[in-house]
Amino acid sequence: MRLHVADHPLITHKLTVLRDRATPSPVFRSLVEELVTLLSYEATREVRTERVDIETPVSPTTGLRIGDPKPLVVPIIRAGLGMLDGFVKLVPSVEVGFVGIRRDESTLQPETYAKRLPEDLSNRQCFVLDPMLATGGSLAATVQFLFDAGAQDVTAICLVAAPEGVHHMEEQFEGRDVKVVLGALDSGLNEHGYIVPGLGDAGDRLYGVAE
Ligand SMILES: O=P(O)(O)OC[C@H]1O[C@H](OP(=O)(O)OP(=O)(O)O)[C@H](O)[C@@H]1O
Ligand SMILES: O=c1cc[nH]c(=O)[nH]1
Ligand SMILES: [Mg+2]
Repeated sequence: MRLHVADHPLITHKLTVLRDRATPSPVFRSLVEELVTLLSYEATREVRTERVDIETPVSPTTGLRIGDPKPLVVPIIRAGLGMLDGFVKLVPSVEVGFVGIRRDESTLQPETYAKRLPEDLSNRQCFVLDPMLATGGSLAATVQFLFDAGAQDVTAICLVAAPEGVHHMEEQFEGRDVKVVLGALDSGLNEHGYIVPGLGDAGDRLYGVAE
């Protein structure tokens, strides 16, 4: 597994505003969209391309375009959905799949309550969207679904992660073509499995659930 932690003042600035408990949901939502666009630039660095002949107004030429089969992007519902628009704006030709996972608040185990993915993902590059990588249970379950369906490689885009979640991904996907792109790597988890300092419950903050 390869890890890329962003190191750009724009990303740090936007994350700082995102984390602030005083930031209301409408601003939180637009910052998530801006951050995923910035992170997707890094995350799509190895997206497959193919040659294509075109004519410019000046002359014929050969260029490159995103290759077929098109990549699949999978937001992990609820909070991952807040990242979908930002990604699709950047890569409009992607196919979208969906996975719904909720962490059991007492065991912290992921429970899958929705799954709409293509049956066969062989030769497909996949991108998974989830703002938070805490214990890693939700992301690892989703990435496993994709490899079980034959995915060629998987890149996860997360805004904030804890070392525990990164280690979980490293262990479960040792030797697999998995890349995790992070906005920030925080210091750890509290007793409730929340990332410290983190930003709180991403789904609640995106969708207006009061603290
Ligand atoms: O790494 P983990 O320990 O699995 O925690 C991370 C998950 O927790 C939150 O989801 P939650 O279960 O709160 O559901 P939600 O996205 O609907 O808010 C968050 O959106 C991540 O999906
Ligand atoms: O800090 C955290 C951890 C898990 N899920 C969240 O939404 N936030
Ligand atoms: Mg979630």
